[in-house]
Amino acid sequence: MIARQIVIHEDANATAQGIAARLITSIADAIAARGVAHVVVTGGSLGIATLVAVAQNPANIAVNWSAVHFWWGDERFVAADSADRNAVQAEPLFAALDSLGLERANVHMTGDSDSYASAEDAAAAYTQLLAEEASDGAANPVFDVLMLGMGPDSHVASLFPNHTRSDELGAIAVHDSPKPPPHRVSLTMSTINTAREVWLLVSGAEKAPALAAAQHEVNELAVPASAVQGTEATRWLIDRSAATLL
Ligand SMILES: O=C(O)[C@H](O)[C@@H](O)[C@H](O)[C@H](O)COP(=O)(O)O
Repeated sequence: MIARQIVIHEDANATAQGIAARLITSIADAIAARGVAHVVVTGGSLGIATLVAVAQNPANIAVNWSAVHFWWGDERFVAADSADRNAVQAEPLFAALDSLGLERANVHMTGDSDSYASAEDAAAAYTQLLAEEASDGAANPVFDVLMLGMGPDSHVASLFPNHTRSDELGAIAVHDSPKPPPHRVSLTMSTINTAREVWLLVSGAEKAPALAAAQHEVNELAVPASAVQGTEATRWLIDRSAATLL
């Protein structure tokens, strides 16, 4: 039985704080159960606000951060120091967790355009990294929590409606992204759906139609967010303005 949950918070800030509290607890639970936690983080305004809220939450001392692996669900294929990179935007979170024992070797980045000739090369390298950290010959570690933002067009990670997709496990290159920048690296839907828990982070009235469509029926190509499902739970963590059409 897969738990499907919708939690509605008052506004974007309350949503970020609620997700942060939930994430800290989930990471502690994963480490207690398995000695390690694999967490997929996301960019976007709510994704980054959530990471900042984790960094500022006093309860973050309850986590053994040296046992936590961070991954990115998608990344923009741009220069390493570009402000467009999710990893650059998330740096304040990682810096805050350094003093709590975070191992930087466990923060797994997708390649940038300084290091790789193409998004295809960066995606292949990320796919290999996922396999190297997996056990029992799997294609990727079992992610305890995989967080995704959702665009007003219902895209998740860099999987846009009626755009590049793959049934393979791992990461793919995405070009001509409808949202700039155009070149990206993204986990595939098949990989996203290997996670124990997938959390969708959604705020804002402009997301209301896509949010409602995603609850209506599964249509991966037209409404990518509708196809997302964790093996144990799928949680929609949203704010009131995004929930108006539910
Ligand atoms: O790669 C991107 O262009 C963004 O990161 C994007 O995928 C974002 O996650 C969603 O659009 C939700 O973003 P907001 O939380 O800012 O609405």
